[in-house]
Amino acid sequence: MIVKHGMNYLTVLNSARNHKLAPPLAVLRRQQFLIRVLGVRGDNRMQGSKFEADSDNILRAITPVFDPNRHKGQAGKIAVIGGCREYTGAPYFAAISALKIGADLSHVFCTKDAAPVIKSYSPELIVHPVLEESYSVGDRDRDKDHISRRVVAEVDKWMERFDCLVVGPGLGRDPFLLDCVSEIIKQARQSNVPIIIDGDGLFLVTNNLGLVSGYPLAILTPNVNEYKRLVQKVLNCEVNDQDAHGQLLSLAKQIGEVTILRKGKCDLISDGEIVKSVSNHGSPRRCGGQGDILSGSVAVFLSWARQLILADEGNLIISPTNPTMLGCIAGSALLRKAASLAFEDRKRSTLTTDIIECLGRSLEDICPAC
Ligand SMILES: NC(=O)C1=CN([C@@H]2O[C@H](COP(=O)(O)OP(=O)(O)OC[C@H]3O[C@@H](n4cnc5c(N)ncnc54)[C@H](OP(=O)(O)O)[C@@H]3O)[C@@H](O)[C@H]2O)[C@@H](O)CC1
Ligand SMILES: Nc1ncnc2c1ncn2[C@@H]1O[C@H](COP(=O)(O)OP(=O)(O)OP(=O)(O)O)[C@@H](O)[C@H]1O
Ligand SMILES: [Mg+2]
Repeated sequence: MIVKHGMNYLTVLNSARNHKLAPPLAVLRRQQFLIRVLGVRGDNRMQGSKFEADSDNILRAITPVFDPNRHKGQAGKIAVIGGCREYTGAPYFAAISALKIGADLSHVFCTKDAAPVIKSYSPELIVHPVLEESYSVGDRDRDKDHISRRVVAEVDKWMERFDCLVVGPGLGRDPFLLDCVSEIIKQARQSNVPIIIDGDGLFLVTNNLGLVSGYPLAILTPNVNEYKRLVQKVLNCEVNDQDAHGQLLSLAKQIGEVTILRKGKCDLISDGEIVKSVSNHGSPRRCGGQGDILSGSVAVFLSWARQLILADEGNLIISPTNPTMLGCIAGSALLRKAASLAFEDRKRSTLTTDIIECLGRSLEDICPAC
């Protein structure tokens, strides 16, 4: 029996039954595999479309060359705001990915409980145990005010040094903690520091859009669920995949000046002016943490793109020209390439840490260090 593209597993099985040719299990498995492979490639309608970003050239254009005159910090200082009792992996994935791509320094601001755990994953990260959750604060409003001011001040004293903040991976949803993070976002805006909002940061921002509205250095990176919540809140309707581009454009416009990276089978990116897609082959594994790699990666590429645009004073021949768009395109393309390499190697056992190990090789393939 010939397996054709468009046939699903049941069609194959039924067809085999009808022909009284029940194939051995191994053959069926092989056919199921072929259908899946064909399905993934066949569905990739964005690839080669006019919306598809020229991601390899963008990666080449914004990745800085090594220069012996540069000092520590010039290739990027990133801070992740996240990590609580439940989640220690997510902030680690984001922060270590930033370093593996080429940032010089990566900080994590997390709760006291999460800090020793995150530190133990890696000596490379600078971990600040400054965030507080309700259970550790008590009920007295005076204490809360005092602690909140202290938390915000602890982060703020570093703020000017950061090239980008990633707010949300593994942050949790504790109300007191989220109030403090709202203040941290306001301080970052005042200092003109770019902010990537991911994970629980999106829960916070969806309920208080004023935090990012009108800030062109804000990037939101929603997954399927987070996007649905944003669309419902902002556009007052359901997600419309028939007009995915139009809806994303409206969403970014309606929130006001932000850039949105909608994650999925194909990543869609819009700053409210244009829409671009990144659909290079990724991995079929959907293990948790890939979005965290993405947020850390986007932080680095956004910092590099911004540096380049500021240094080049408008002479740069690259499209699009918005650094937040460039950061999203580069981050998405690199993560997908690394995921694909990791999957080639590890197949079903591919984990987020395997993908992180492929980030360097993936960038090297496109843009060699020397
Ligand atoms: N190792 C760690 O420390 C990691 C920590 N992480 C941190 O966890 C926090 C919460 O983030 P999140 O992504 O679990 O929250 P959200 O999107 O609300 O999902 C909640 C539930 O919605 C569902 N669901 C999810 N995706 C779906 C889909 N595509 N299509 C349909 N349904 C979907 C699914 O529900 P289920 O299918 O189990 O019923 C899921 O359980 C955040 O801080 C993040 O950074 C992660 O980064 C991973 C690694
Ligand atoms: N169906 C898919 N096929 C191929 N790649 C995908 C698919 N869904 C997501 N991705 C890729 O995985 C990356 C992470 O997206 P995902 O939806 O898993 O984020 P997330 O849920 O926030 O992850 P995390 O577990 O870190 O919170 C995206 O950038 C996207 O490129
Ligand atoms: Mg996520």
